[in-house]
Amino acid sequence: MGTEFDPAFIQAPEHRPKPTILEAQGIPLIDLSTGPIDDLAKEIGDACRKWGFFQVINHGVSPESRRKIESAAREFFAWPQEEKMRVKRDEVRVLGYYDTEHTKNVRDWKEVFDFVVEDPTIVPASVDADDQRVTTWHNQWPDQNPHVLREACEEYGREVEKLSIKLMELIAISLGLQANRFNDFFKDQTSFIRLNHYPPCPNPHLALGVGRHKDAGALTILAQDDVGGLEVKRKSDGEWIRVKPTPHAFIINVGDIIQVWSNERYESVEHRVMVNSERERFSIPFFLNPAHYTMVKPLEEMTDDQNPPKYKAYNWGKFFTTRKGSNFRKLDVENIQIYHFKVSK
Ligand SMILES: O=C(O)CCC(=O)C(=O)O
Ligand SMILES: [Fe+2]
Repeated sequence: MGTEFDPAFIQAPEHRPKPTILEAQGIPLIDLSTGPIDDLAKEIGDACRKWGFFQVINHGVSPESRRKIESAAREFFAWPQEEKMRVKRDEVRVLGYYDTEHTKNVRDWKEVFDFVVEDPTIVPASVDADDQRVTTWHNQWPDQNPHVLREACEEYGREVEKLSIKLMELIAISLGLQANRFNDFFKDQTSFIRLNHYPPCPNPHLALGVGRHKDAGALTILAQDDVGGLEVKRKSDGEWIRVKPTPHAFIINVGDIIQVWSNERYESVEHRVMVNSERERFSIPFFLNPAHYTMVKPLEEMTDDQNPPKYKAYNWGKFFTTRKGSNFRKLDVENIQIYHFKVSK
């Protein structure tokens, strides 16, 4: 990311990290191995309403596959820059390595490697609403020592995907829906996994690893290491609260799509990542996303005369590709957001 501190990383004063860190008391830790299922669903529903975030343990993802992907990620980011640049993303091949992501047009202090769970993944060919053509995204794997990274990523992807479906079933039950209510949306999913590396930062009080944002997809399953840095905006008072790393746990958060599907019974919550000057940090989010042709709108079961739909339908593929194209570089305009589809009162 260069030796000089690029002004592109500097957050506006009101968005800079605070020197005192509030550590989370009360972000629920949920044991997925306990039953009965309705009790578990209730716990998850309460967490979604209150925080939009929770952690899970005994989640069924093997510690071995997590250890493998974490070690492969560490190894990959330690490579010389020119090696990483061989799998660099660009405007056409949008998967792979890059270090230029911007969140709300401020550059993030991180480097990432993105891959899709379904390879290839079908997406719209352009962001133009009238253009019906589709294209495919293919993963880019390094040809140096290819098997280690690729196998670790593919195995982990399969396991986390299973967990994501289990969680969507519990969320469906918690909303009073059939357990399988969401399953069809993910048949041609556009989910992807990101390996994040946050190097030590010389100016941790000016920059962020990821600026404040909400996740655009349905659900996020995050593996964070023991360094810490993820902060969640507490719904009750708007304070930034640090999510304490719990060994082997995953952090789960509701994305914008669940907010829309549930007609705002559950809300997608803002979060961000602080960096520090001493220790590098690694994290691995899995973003569960529906098929590109999904028209995202409040579910009929979630609306009635008292609760009319709060959003107009939008096409997920167009939304997603618009985001993916624009986060890649700095723009002068605001990114696409779900509130653009909000029904006005
Ligand atoms: O690294 C983290 O803890 C979170 C990253 C994140 O929020 C994201 O990539 O959307
Ligand atoms: Fe996020």
